[in-house]
Amino acid sequence: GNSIAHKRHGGLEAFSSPTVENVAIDVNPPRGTRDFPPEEMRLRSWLFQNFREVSALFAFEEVDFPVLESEALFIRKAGEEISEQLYNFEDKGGRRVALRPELTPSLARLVIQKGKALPLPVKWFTIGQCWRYERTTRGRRREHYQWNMDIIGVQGVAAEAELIFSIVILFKRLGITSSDVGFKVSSRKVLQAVLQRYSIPEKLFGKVCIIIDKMDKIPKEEIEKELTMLGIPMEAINGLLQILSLKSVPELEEALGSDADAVDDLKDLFLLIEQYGCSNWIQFDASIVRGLAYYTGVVFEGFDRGGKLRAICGGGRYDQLLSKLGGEDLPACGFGFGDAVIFELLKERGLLPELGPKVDYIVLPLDPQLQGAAAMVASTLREKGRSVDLVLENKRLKWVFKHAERINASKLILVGDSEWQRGMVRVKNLCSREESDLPLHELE
Ligand SMILES: Nc1ccc(Br)nc1
Repeated sequence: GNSIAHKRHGGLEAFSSPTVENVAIDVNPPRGTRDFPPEEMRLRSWLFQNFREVSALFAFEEVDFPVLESEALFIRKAGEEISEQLYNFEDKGGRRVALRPELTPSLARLVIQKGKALPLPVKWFTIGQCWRYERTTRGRRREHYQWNMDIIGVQGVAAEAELIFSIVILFKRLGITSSDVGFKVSSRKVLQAVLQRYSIPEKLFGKVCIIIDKMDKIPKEEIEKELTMLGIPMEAINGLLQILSLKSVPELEEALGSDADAVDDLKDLFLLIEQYGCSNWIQFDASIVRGLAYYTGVVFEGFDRGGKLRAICGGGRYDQLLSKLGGEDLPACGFGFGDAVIFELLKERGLLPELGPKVDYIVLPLDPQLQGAAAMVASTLREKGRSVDLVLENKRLKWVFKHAERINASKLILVGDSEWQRGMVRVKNLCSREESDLPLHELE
């Protein structure tokens, strides 16, 4: 309510009446969003630093785009959840805009904008906040951060192999092994082959994929009903469902014939993955379709072998997206890796790092007259790249030692009058407790 006063400095201010000037704001973030106070922010920065370092290992360049995009970038009539839950609105200029629900269309837009000047292959990565507006009934999050890596301009599955391998490296850096997680890999060319066999019109491809992707979320009868409503005959539906249950590439070859595109891609990909030494991370699973309409080829997702969590990451080939957005017809593939499931997995595996604050020095003027001198000591150290917490108010030593513990400082520098007169300061090592008087230039 309006009249809650926020407790501070020990005393509770008088409860204010809820008149306009002193209404208390709601201190919680908007529904479905999160704050990142220091402890959570350290964990997030640790994860993002790993994303960045893996991207650098694979020679990807960082890019970024506005969180706000034209709504048109995401309007796709394939019945995707991502489009149905678009966080869109009309701005004060009457423009239809949206908070981006994903990063790939923005990346594609920037590639198109750069046009033929852009040397290929483009290998870009980004880490960005993505949004959805979901009815609060489910009380789920409305924002998350995603790491995306994309390769534009490479036709062959060597690109998908690189992407999958980059995620394997990320997992290894976090302490996650192939007994914790795996990748399910398939190709949408499997679905394409089946639809062609039953002469289903190409334009239904995206819609069929989105319905099939809901396979493990809604009953089979509902899947059949939605496919029937698209005009897919029962014979084709049975053909689809049968092929999705295959669990090996040889079985797929049996079903589609050895000259099928899907079979070639998957054979090439599994051979490369074997040569990377990653076969124990990857398995073929024809039921993997992913929930984005624009995928056209290989699709993959990272899953936890305990079977308790939602997909950790996912991606695939989207060769038609750039041309659909008005750009030239360029092959493309990429993945998204969210910041939610990975932390559930790390917590469950006891792999969350203990990240506390860390400061090199606390500098304390022993007398308010020495505040300037203390600031000079702090600057000298900061110019040497040392982190310094300069005490800004007249604090007793008892507080300073408590504070040093809280911020995990290594050393305490006392700026006292008699020492300062001799150009010295007192340095106290807070671990070994040893003390010594040093001239400024000897501080390191
Ligand atoms: N696309 C999307 C955006 C935001 C969240 Br939370 N989940 C999915």
